[in-house]
Amino acid sequence: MTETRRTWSEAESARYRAAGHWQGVTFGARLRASAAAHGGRVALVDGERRWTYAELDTEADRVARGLRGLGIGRGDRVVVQLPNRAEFLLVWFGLQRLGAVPVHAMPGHRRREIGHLVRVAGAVACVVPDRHARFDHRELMRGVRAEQGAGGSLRHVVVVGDPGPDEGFVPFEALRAEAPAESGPATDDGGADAADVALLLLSGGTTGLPKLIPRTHDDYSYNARACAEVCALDARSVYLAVLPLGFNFAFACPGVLGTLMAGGTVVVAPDPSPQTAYALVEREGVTLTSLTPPLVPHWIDEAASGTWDLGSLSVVQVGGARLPEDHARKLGPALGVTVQQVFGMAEGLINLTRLDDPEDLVCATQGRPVSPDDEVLVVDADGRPVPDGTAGELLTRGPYTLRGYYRVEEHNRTAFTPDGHYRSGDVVRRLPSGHLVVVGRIKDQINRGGEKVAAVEVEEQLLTHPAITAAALVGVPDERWGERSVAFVVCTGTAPGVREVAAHLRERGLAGYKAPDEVVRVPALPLTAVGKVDKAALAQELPRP
Ligand SMILES: O=C(O)c1cccc(O)c1O
Repeated sequence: MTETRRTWSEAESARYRAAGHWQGVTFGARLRASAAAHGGRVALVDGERRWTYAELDTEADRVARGLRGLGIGRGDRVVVQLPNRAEFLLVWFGLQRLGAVPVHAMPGHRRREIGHLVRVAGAVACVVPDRHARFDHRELMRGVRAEQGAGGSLRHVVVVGDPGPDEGFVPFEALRAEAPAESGPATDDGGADAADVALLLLSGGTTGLPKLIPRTHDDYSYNARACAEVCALDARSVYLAVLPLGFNFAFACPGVLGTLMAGGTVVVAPDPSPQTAYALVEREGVTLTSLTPPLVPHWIDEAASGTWDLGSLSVVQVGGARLPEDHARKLGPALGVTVQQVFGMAEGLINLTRLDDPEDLVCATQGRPVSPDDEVLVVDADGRPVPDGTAGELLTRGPYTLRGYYRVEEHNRTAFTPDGHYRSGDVVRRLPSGHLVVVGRIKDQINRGGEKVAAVEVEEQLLTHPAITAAALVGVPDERWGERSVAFVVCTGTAPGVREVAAHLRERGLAGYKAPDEVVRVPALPLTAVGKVDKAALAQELPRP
């Protein structure tokens, strides 16, 4: 199959190379170079296990050989759904060494989401844990495999941990062990080109199931490096990965990749509790971490216990959803750190407040673009730029912002302007300093503490419940989550309660975080003048907090 990928023009590419943004180096080659430059430094820590750069490089070779034994090679897509353990990165770099393409699934994804990713990506393999968070991923993969059938692309399921009896699942450990040490991969990266797609990220999505975001070696390493520069990372930096590694924020803003590119150390936290994190901060001398807003009050409370020495921690990033200004003001003093607000998107553009920004900008804005070549337009409903200070939709293009989603040509025609700006759907105000304040969004998506829920996807599934005849999922302001989701339903007979609805959606294979927080029965859904469901009117019907 030939396919044309929407990408940057030759002139733009030349400009980004000339500016030094794109360096023409693949991730597989970068790891090799890091092993040569600082092989003895610690790259990765997971509990009692640690890997130097040289060991991580060798491990990537081993994993690559095992994966190659399964027939995986350059350009092949592999869905990776792993929790915050070192194996995520061992698999990730093993794939990079082959020029294969990891697809970042989220830990909460279930049969519908994983099945969709496998189909759209044409994935040849999935890598999952045996069990995680009281959920059996082998069971999930049995379902996915059965659904894909013999005609599908899926050929292998690799399980980290116990693969279970007799399913043809490949144990990750055997994959590593069986790889003969002498038959090393001939290349650092399977012959991949830096302009190739290095990984596929997921969009928050508004139009149903997640879309895949192609990120190239050139653009994604610039994403990580530009963020690392703003955060002043160097070889002494120690990054604690608290949020899921599959999330762009924790992976490359600057996160894991930015830290490794600076020669620092990545520590993975198995859970996001402040107790777990603070113990790791003390033990490993963590300097930087990133959080979503719902975690912030817990982290503040635990710091107040006075039992932890957080002296090494210098910067805490908060992003993924709107951070209440009051929490922003308390966080820095409570932990003795510099706070950085992060507003970004897996599609590209990352905004960060700067470490030396005055407190008011740090607490009341969501930062400004990391690259001088990020182009930001704030436009009205007709696509005309609005003056600074006026709210409008954020459009953007630049050296690390996608020019088209993966294999959805129809959608790409409207998701971008003719001159290649991505229509983010976020509504922002720009200040004269260039800092952005996020005021909302025009897209029909609920941001529940950083987990993005596409309303239409949930609505479609609600309608499969026998008692529900019409449904609208609406985001309403919430103290803890920023937004919580409320399902307004029109029913015949008895309306299902919130638990029954959650069970029904789970039954349908939907990730648990997409279940509505509340179910409200209404006689009918109100409509706007043009006949769309009037979600603003529905939100008004709720009692005020
Ligand atoms: O939602 C965000 O703010 C965000 C921040 C950093 C990176 C991302 O991918 C994001 O979606």
